[in-house]
Amino acid sequence: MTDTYDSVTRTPERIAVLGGGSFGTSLASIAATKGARVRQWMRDDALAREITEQHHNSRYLPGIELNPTIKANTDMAWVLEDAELVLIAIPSASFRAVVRMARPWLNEHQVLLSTTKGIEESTFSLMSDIVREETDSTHVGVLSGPNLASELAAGHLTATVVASDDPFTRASAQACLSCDYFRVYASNDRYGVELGGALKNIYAIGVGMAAALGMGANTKSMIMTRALAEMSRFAVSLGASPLTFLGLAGVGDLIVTCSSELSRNYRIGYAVGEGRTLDDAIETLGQVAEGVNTVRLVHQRASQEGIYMPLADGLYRVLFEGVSPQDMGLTLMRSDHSSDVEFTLSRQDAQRDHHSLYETNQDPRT
Ligand SMILES: NC(=O)c1ccc[n+]([C@@H]2O[C@H](COP(=O)([O-])OP(=O)(O)OC[C@H]3O[C@@H](n4cnc5c(N)ncnc54)[C@H](O)[C@@H]3O)[C@@H](O)[C@H]2O)c1
Ligand SMILES: O=P(O)(O)OC[C@H](O)CO
Repeated sequence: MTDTYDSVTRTPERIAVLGGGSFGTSLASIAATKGARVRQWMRDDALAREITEQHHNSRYLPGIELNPTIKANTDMAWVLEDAELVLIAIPSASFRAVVRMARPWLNEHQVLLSTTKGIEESTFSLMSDIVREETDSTHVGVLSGPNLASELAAGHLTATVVASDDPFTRASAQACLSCDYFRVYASNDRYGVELGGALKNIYAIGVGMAAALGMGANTKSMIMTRALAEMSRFAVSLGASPLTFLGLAGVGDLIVTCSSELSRNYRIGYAVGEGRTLDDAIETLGQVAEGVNTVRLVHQRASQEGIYMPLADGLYRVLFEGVSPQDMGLTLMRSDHSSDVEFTLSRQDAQRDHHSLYETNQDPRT
């Protein structure tokens, strides 16, 4: 990838964020701290006033002090007025509806970035596909990586990936959001980056279940490692690059989501592992856990395409067919071993793969 950070001549100055939840608010605060005019759209007027006047989002980011210049509002036209870059942080179930609502005030020059890690139920579309279908923008991208919203809002050091086939989109997003605690890498594998963000949620549910059953670090490591093989197998068969899964939006996001009790998907899995019903776990969480829907959609798609996904299939059976997590764990461990080969690379293959990995993942700024 030759187009780099330097191809943007200036940082976008007017940013709109659609969504009043934890991630949209975290990103709004970063962009505002970098000096941009930031307007944030949400449905809840009381929350909008709290963000604008008290600089808190007590429902979704309790205890976090937000940048005081963010202006939140329920008026979509006002939020999108003159916006150069629009961050869309709306759960996948409502994503298309909100993009349609925004459409009258969007134009082909704006950069439109999805930050949502899910798949549309009725179409199996990824969010950037929806943006492309519903708008005229030629600058469409996605942002995904190990980015727990509350840690990001607290300024803990992390990184993310902005992926687009359009160099202007990548560079604009890097310029808009890169700061001392948030490093933004560029990729042209939009599909892989977006699928990585959606797929890792499935396995965080599985690791949460294992934790609730008292399993330790060996078990979690096994699930995460096989999950990586499984999710990249699925994504590659749909056209993504396998190398993306060795980066921040693949293994990076998988690790954080499977390791942290801050993850909503992990918490859903933990609750089910403790013996609670899925409905009860979702209601108690009170926030979106995209993995629940994603596991259903991926199970269905993998069956149609004949893609081997034992972990996702097992999780589907636990969440939707009443199989207990304990029984599923045993079933997976007792399944046929004859095809359990990890890697059989020649030395030449390994050298070629290592070379192509580091060429592809090269940070364009170094
Ligand atoms: N929270 C994180 O740590 C995090 C990190 C990276 C990516 N994401 C992704 O970001 C997306 C949004 O997640 P979040 O964490 O901000 O969710 P959240 O549960 O914190 O908030 C969701 C927000 O979306 C709003 N919303 C839902 N339906 C809506 C509709 N029809 N119209 C308008 N607003 C609507 C809710 O009112 C709420 O403000 C998810 O796909 C998630 O996977 C989340
Ligand atoms: O809280 P989760 O499980 O939706 O995960 C949050 C982020 O995707 C972590 O990068």
